[in-house]
Amino acid sequence: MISVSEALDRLFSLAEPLPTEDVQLIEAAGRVLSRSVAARRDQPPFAASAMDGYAVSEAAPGLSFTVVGESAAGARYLGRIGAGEAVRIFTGAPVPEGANIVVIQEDVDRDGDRITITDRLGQGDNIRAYGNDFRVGDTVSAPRVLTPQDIALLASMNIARVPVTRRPKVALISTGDELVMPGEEPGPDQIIASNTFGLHALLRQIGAEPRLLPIAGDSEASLRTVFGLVDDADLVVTIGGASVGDHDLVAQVAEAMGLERSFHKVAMRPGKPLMSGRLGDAMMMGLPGNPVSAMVCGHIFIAPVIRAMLGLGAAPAERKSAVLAAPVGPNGPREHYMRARVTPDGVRAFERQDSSLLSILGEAGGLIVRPPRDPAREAGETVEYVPF
Ligand SMILES: Nc1nc2c(c(=O)[nH]1)N[C@H]1C(S)=C(S)[C@@H](COP(=O)(O)OP(=O)(O)OC[C@H]3O[C@@H](n4cnc5c(N)ncnc54)[C@H](O)[C@@H]3O)O[C@H]1N2
Ligand code: MOO
Repeated sequence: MISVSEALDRLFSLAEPLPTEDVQLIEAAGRVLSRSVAARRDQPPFAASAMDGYAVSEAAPGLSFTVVGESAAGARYLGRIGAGEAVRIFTGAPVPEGANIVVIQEDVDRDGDRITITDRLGQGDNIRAYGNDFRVGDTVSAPRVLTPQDIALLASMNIARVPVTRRPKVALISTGDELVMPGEEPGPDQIIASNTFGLHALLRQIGAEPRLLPIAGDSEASLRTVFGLVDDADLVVTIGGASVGDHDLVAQVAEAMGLERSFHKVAMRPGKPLMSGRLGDAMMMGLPGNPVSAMVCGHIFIAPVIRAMLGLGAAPAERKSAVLAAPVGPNGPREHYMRARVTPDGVRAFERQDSSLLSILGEAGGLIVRPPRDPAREAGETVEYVPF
């Protein structure tokens, strides 16, 4: 059995960064920018008023001006203003030549076409300098997951199509004669396939393109048929049949179909029977069937692999530090990912840690990471956890 960090290293060496594709800006949020992009214009493209008011060449309480025209956003005043002249101006409008300051309208008394600055003069010149947001060639750097804020900036830079990393295509295969789909009527010995649905949701959340394949039964023929549907997936994820039971055929069938196995079994809990390797053009990960084991492997292994494929670097799942809100017992030889509540008082491991309990996983805010052979820990001691 290898350690979790050794398993991650081997997974990263199997995960290949994916190519770039161009998408419309409107489709780019949440995608990974694959190349830095440069602004195609200066912003603002003219000195612009930051307020509604009057553009003048000088301002002091008591000074009076004649209003000679108007500058609106989208329709500038074409002339030049001289001493004693003012232009009515609105937020975002070009500041006329000859003007050095915009006096906000609250600081002005107006009478016909005459204005007088009152003694309530606001601070600053209220002018946004030409190009003070960005200039042609200023970049949005890659790689990054594009946020709504990035999208606004790219739009402002006049970038209509955006280079992003192609989404990893992930084929999800549940295995086991006992499984039926949600909504079906299970037989007396059957249960509902939950893991593929949980992993599908996780994969969507982290920017992959998951696809559910039909459930494979516990026979070589059925597994071969479903493996045959994998198509152009970058990653094939099987769930169940990874352990040592008589019906655990996944490794055997995958190897007969050409799997070059990198490892099988990791010193962790839950998730021990994890396997991985290369299957034709795809990477394969065989996850244990226990529902919590599959979801924990999703967070600890699949998510980092997807990030690596997206070009976001090879790094383990993010960890945080917190104090224990309640003591935990000594750990065994495997790295233990304990489902825990995350509270303002610290993290509190659930009493029941059996790897079949999705109800507990649903309540958990993260996984406390216990190193192999970690001794018992008291409340108040600091531990690391992987937040959900
Ligand atoms: N003698 C040993 N037995 C087991 C060992 C071991 O080392 N020696 N390892 C245990 C560990 S650890 C795990 S984890 C499980 C994993 O076994 P498999 O990957 O072979 O999973 P299955 O036997 O197919 O299923 C286990 C459990 O999970 C349910 N399941 C499977 N797929 C799904 C699904 N898509 N959705 C919901 N539930 C699923 C399945 O019905 C079983 O209840 O092996 C231990 N045994
Ligand atoms: O992955 Mo298993 O759940 O270690 O029990």
